[in-house]
Amino acid sequence: MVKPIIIGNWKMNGLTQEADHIVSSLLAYAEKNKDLAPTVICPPFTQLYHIGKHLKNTPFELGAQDCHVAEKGAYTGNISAAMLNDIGVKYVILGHSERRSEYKESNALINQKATAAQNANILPVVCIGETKEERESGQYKEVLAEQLKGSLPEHFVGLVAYEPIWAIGTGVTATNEEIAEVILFIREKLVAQYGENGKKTLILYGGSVKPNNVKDIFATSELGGVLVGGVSLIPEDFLQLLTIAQDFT
Ligand SMILES: O=C(CO)COP(=O)(O)O
Repeated sequence: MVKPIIIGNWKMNGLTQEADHIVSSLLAYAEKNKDLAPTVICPPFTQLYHIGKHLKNTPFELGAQDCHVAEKGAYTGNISAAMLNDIGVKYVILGHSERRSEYKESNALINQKATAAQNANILPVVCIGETKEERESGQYKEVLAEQLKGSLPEHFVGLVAYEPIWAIGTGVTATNEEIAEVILFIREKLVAQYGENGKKTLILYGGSVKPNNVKDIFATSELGGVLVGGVSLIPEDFLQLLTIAQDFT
């Protein structure tokens, strides 16, 4: 069995001192432990170049938290996928619910960003997820289907992350049954849309993933890994996730 992938989303956290502390903990761990589960660190833009240099020739990959749809040009304050590729970024989180809600990012925009990322040889990690109200009213599958259909390009080469909004940063994790149901639902949709390729796409879960619940989450059928927020900033806890992932061989 393939080891699950662990993607750490630092969100808007990580001044240099904190970033260095986390990275040195990861590197010390990698010195002692071989054959790690695939692990991606997604710091804020300001730390990407710096951390990228430290992660070069280590088992850890570099990820970003957003990119612009254009390759370059008059887009003040933005960062393109080509720029990310230029400094060694391999993954980019797109359509995170925090961006969908704060910047009203639409499925169509996320779709364009995913295409831009793919064109720059970066794997998009496209996030989808329902609100508490949508979950409680039973509409969640329609919402997720619409997000999938709208946010994924016609030729998709990337990962999908299911992050129920009500589970993000709340300490409330979706139950194993809830996760399993949605992961299978996403798999069905991906296979219907992309055929053989849809069978291979990694599907992740995110939302209050912690050392004490990750083992059960990893055991979910068809799950390819986890997208982790808060815990990715706590080296001892984050490294526990890696240790647990290593057992899934
Ligand atoms: O949003 C998340 C990762 O992208 C999840 O955040 P938490 O792990 O802090 O709930």
